[in-house]
Formats: sequence, C-alpha cells, structure tokens
Amino acid sequence: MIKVSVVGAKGRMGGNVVNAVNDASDTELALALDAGDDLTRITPDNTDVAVEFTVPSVSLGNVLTLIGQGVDVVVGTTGWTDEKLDQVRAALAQAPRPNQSVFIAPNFAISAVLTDHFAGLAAKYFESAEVVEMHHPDKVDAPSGTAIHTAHTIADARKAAGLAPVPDATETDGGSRGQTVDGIHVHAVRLRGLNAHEEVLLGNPGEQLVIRSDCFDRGSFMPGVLLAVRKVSAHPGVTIGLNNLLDL
Ligand SMILES: NC(=O)c1ccc[n+]([C@@H]2O[C@H](COP(=O)([O-])OP(=O)(O)OC[C@H]3O[C@@H](n4cnc5c(N)ncnc54)[C@H](O)[C@@H]3O)[C@@H](O)[C@H]2O)c1
Ligand SMILES: O=C(O)C1=N[C@H](C(=O)O)CCC1
Repeated sequence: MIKVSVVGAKGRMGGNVVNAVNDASDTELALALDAGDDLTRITPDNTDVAVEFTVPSVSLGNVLTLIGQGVDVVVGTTGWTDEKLDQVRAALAQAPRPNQSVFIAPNFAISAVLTDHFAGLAAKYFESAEVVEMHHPDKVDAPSGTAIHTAHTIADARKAAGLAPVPDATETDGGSRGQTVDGIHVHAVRLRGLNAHEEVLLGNPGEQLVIRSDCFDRGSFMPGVLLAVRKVSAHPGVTIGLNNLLDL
C-alpha cells in the first residue's frame, strides 16, 4: 500500500483526493492537513507520497517543507515559475533521502493533457493561435496554469518550426486581447456553472482548428492524481506534466 498524505485536504481538490485515496485499493490515507496544520507531522514513517493542492501563494513553501521531511511530493497547485522551480531543484539537491521526487502537473485530466499535446502537434501548421480558458468564478488565479502551459507548448512548436509571430494589427487594447504568454494571447473567462475548460484556436486563411477540453467534474482529475502517486518515486528530481507519465 502507498501511504498518502494530503495537504489542502479541506479544499475542493484536496477533498476529492482524500476520497480517491480512500477508494483506491493500493493507496491508504495517512494525514489530511490544511491551513494552520504543522506539515512536519508528515514523515517517511507515516507517508510515502504527499499530495499538495493549496493556493499558489503558499505552495512553494509547502513543497520545500515536504522535501525537507524526506517524502516524495505530487503537486497540483498552479502558479509555478522558473524561479520557483529552481528553488525546488535546489532543495531536492539537499534532500534527506537520495532520489527524492517532486511531480508537478498543471492539469491531471486526460482531456486537458491531450489538448495540450495535440496543440503542440498542430501549432506549426497554423499562422494564428490563441488560447481561451474558462473556469468557475471561485478560482483565484488567471490565466489558468493549464493555459499558461499550453501557450508555452504552442510557442515552443512555433519557434522550432521557425514561424513568424502571430499576426495582430491591434493598435489600441484596453485588455481585451488577453494576456500574452510567450507570444500567444491567452483569455480567461470566469462563469458560474463552469468547472475547468480550455479551447485552443488555430487559424489559417479560410480554415480553423479548435481543440477543446471540458472537465465538468473534479473527478476527472483523480485518475491522473493516482497515476502520479503510483509513479512519482520512479522519477527522481522534478518532473512537470502528466504527459511524462503517459505513452504519448
Ligand atoms: N492540477 C490540476 O489538475 C488541478 C485541478 C484543479 C485545480 N488545480 C489547482 O489546485 C489548486 C487548489 O484548487 P482548489 O479548487 O482545490 O482550491 P480551494 O481553495 O478549494 O482549496 C485550497 C485549500 O488549500 C488550503 N490551504 C491554504 N493555505 C494552506 C496552507 N498554507 N497549508 C495547507 N493548506 C492550505 C485552503 O484552506 C483550502 O482548503 C489551485 O491552484 C488550482 O488551480 C489544479
Ligand atoms: O479549478 C481550478 O482552479 C483549476 N486549476 C488548474 C489550472 O489553473 O489550470 C487546472 C484546471 C482547474
């Protein structure tokens, strides 16, 4: 049995992870902690893998503490930057156990991972590309971590193919063109009734390709979270993205 502790256990995602860990036949819940709890209660004696779903402002500190506690960590919280990832790598270099692992995914749903993957495959064939993400209005960050990741995926593919910047004659913009991430415009919608959705729009003269993921329920993320829990220890260091655990 894999012993799993959940950090952010009272949250929307954390609560679902607690249930998924309790329901799976090969995982058992160790500790379920939330804001104000002492994360140093998590130790290799009681925990193999800590799953972290909190808020972007506290996630780095939590992950650094968990690395120091000697456990592997699966992170679903968004807000990761290159600077934060460098701090995680530095902490892993000093970790108490050899070959400790941190796995971070902006999105654990297969539809979202494939949307990102297909966007990367398609990007070099299209002159224009934009990303629209649509989420529930209780989400604290915009644009979504998933949309930022997809924008980088598209931008990397365009650069590798030697494409020119996306065409855009806009001269006045009060914010309507969205945020530019790595040269790709990203738009965020917050609407009651939505959960987590992303559309990648790719355009050429006379044609359009739309790639869309709809996660109607947080249960959609749980198979990916459990996959990461099962595989994290086989990937020492920092791994980013569920695509690395799939046969894509
Ligand atoms: N990777 C994915 O597939 C995926 C899917 C959905 C959401 N998310 C991301 O997961 C994060 C959480 O989303 P949510 O909807 O569950 O948010 P939420 O607000 O429902 O839950 C966050 C929880 O973290 C707790 N918390 C705050 N500070 C803490 C601290 N210092 N230590 C421990 N717990 C603390 C809060 O009390 C709360 O219970 C967000 O960044 C969101 O974007 C990722
Ligand atoms: O509900 C959220 O919050 C989500 N956050 C992640 C993101 O920002 O990409 C994944 C989708 C749901």
